[in-house]
Amino acid sequence: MSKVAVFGAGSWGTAFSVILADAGNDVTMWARREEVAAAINDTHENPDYHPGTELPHNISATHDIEKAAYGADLVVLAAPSQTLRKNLTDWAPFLPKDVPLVSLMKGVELGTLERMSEVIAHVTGAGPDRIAVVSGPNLSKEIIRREPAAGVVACADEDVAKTIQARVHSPAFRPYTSTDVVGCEIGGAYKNVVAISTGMAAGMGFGDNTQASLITRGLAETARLAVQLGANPMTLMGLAGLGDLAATCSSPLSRNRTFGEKLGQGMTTADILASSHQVAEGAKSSHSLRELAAKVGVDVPLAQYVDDVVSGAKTVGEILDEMLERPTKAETE
Ligand SMILES: NC(=O)c1ccc[n+]([C@@H]2O[C@H](COP(=O)([O-])OP(=O)(O)OC[C@H]3O[C@@H](n4cnc5c(N)ncnc54)[C@H](O)[C@@H]3O)[C@@H](O)[C@H]2O)c1
Ligand SMILES: O=P(O)(O)OC[C@H](O)CO
Repeated sequence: MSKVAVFGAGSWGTAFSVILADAGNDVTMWARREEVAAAINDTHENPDYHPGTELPHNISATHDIEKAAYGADLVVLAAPSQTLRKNLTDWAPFLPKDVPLVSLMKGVELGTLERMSEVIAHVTGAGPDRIAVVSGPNLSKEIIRREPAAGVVACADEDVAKTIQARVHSPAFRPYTSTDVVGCEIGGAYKNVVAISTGMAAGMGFGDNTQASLITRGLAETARLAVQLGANPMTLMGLAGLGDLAATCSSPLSRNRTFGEKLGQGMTTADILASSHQVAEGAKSSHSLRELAAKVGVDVPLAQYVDDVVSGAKTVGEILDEMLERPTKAETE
């Protein structure tokens, strides 16, 4: 049986390991904390992220990087976007030299403004034919309950995407292939920012019209930036675009939407971060996407407004007034 190494034993690393195990792979997860690895091995449960869910017995875990990577013919990366570079610098010396590296992250790095596949390329030296992205409407709590879902496996090399597709095709998870890595990554990172804005609206007490307007204009903004960066616009109408946007913006399970709700209710970013150890990637990606868009000359008002509230530069009341007072224009502009 083939072995997959999954680096990151958080919400998504664990749920994605279940997909891999159900698809017939032996999975070794690398956990940052030794006690999490021990719990997974001893109790077949990840008590921190998915308490009460029994993991398949072809999943094991270790805190030892070398042991996690040893013998793997597929490597999956599931760390927070803003720590990936540091994590990968530690992991890279132990990774098999010729196997595909699959990114599960949805974010853009602060400072460098690199997408996760770019960070992976720079840290590991892997070429585009070895770097893939899995994205789509995949809330980990639903995935781990084996509720039916679909996703996209994107790689510049279509044959590699097809190979990975076969490895992640489980009874409950239906993967599609794509060669549009840029579109999938921008769609995945941007939907977190839009989910924060939708959550803000809900937190302020606004209903479905407001939220649908934000989702739709958010998708327009996402597509503008993605296309400028070279994406196929149809990718943004697919699972890694509209699909993920719809799931994340409407689900109470989304950490990004929940983060936005708390901002909308008047909490500060510092207070919200102190109350949870899990990532709401959009809080940081609103800034990196805003800067990336400025760099390539694309107008992204929603990302700017979210960033302004997250950073404390403006209140939700102030950005609401500003959004409504913006000059009107054609929908397709
Ligand atoms: N949770 C989901 O439903 C979901 C679905 C699809 C994609 N994603 C994406 O997957 C990526 C990982 O998300 P997640 O939900 O697993 O996050 P998480 O916070 O639940 O887990 C992050 C994991 O990374 C580890 N880690 C390693 N170094 C770290 C560091 N320096 N600081 C903090 N954690 C560190 C943590 O220990 C943990 O195992 C994110 O980019 C997220 O957007 C998440
Ligand atoms: O909980 P969130 O907001 O990080 O969203 C999780 C996934 O990205 C949804 O596909």
